[in-house]
Amino acid sequence: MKLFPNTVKGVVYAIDEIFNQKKYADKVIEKTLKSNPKWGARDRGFVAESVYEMVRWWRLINEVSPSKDLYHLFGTYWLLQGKSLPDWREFKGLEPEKIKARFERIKENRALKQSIPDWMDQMGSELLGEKWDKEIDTLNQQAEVVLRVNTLKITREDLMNRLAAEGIQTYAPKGYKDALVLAQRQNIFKNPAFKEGLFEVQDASSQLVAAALDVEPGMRVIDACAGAGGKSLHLAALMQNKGRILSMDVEEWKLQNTKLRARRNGVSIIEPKVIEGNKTIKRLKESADRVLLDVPCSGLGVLKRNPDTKWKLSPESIEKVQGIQQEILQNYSSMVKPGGLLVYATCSILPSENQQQVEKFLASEKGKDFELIEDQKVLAQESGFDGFYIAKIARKKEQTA
Ligand SMILES: C[S@@+](CC[C@H](N)C(=O)[O-])C[C@H]1O[C@@H](n2cnc3c(N)ncnc32)[C@H](O)[C@@H]1O
Repeated sequence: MKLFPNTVKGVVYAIDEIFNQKKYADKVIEKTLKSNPKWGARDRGFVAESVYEMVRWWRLINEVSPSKDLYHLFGTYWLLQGKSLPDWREFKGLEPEKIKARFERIKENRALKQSIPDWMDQMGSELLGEKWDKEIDTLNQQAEVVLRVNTLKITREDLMNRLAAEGIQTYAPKGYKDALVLAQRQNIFKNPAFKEGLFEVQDASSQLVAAALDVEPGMRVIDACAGAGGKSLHLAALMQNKGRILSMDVEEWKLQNTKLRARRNGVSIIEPKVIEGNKTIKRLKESADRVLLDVPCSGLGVLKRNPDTKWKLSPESIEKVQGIQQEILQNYSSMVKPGGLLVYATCSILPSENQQQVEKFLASEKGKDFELIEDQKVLAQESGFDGFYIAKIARKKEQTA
């Protein structure tokens, strides 16, 4: 593949903003692409992919590069893939053989080879044991693009055929009844079918969450950490747009997004509601047949699509989010009706955010009216998609006094 000065410059500038000016990778990429409207689809693909992959492999690249010069770091990333560099002034001093030799020297050190902080490697190894090695290897691979078919508007088969007619090949993964995977990565948001609300982009593991709620049309459902509404929209489709979904979050701006997406999806049963404090929760005591707690988490299960999480997390931030998770379980579970169902979900693979949180809740005073039905510990290495945790917890019909 040939390198072009203007797009390589785009990558280097973006990397500077992400690491030296501490900006978010997705925002920087969006801005870079917007300010270069003349770039074609291939250029855009090259810039977005190179930036994401450099972020993913940042520690490894820095370890084997001869200097911290951003062009040297890009060149090192390029050479590590076995590609050759053009004879540009910016790449002077980069010797493929030396870079290869440096890589050979560090590759027995898992944290360096997998390009993660030492603490993360230790934590993963302690909590996941022998599964960690393969898990982190899988989480370092690029995510596939997965669609969730909006069954309120189209069947999976019809969407597959419509996309195929436009030259977009997809396959239907087994065990995920609303999912279609793109055979080739591309920016699918520009497709008219997206604008018509025929699908959303949502990882296959994430699609297991709404399915776990066993909803039926007409139910009252609360999605208590709804964010931009990905799971709420799926729930609405599973309920055939009949009943009521209260989509709640502490961040109002995220709920605004839910509203827009609901309109595009042809969903009318979602009611966004900002959580202003414990009062909001107390008023909804025992009001819902189903409550979803898709809680904030470390995001360690979605490193494939958010590689910069590696550099933003710390043991302290994970401990803090674990405190919030238990607080949400303790307080928000009161919204489930006796005989109803609570689903606790994270996009993390750490037992300390998952089954250990559920165990702690069930052993507590507030948890004594609940019992675990089943849980799914979805590892990326086993599913091929994101890492997730989903627990189905029933509220007993008979409440203890
Ligand atoms: C994993 S994200 C939710 C993703 C969303 N369910 C979706 O499918 O797109 C977790 C959400 O919890 C929200 N959150 C954080 N603290 C919260 C709290 N105390 N109560 C409710 N929501 C909270 C965050 O704003 C974030 O949107």
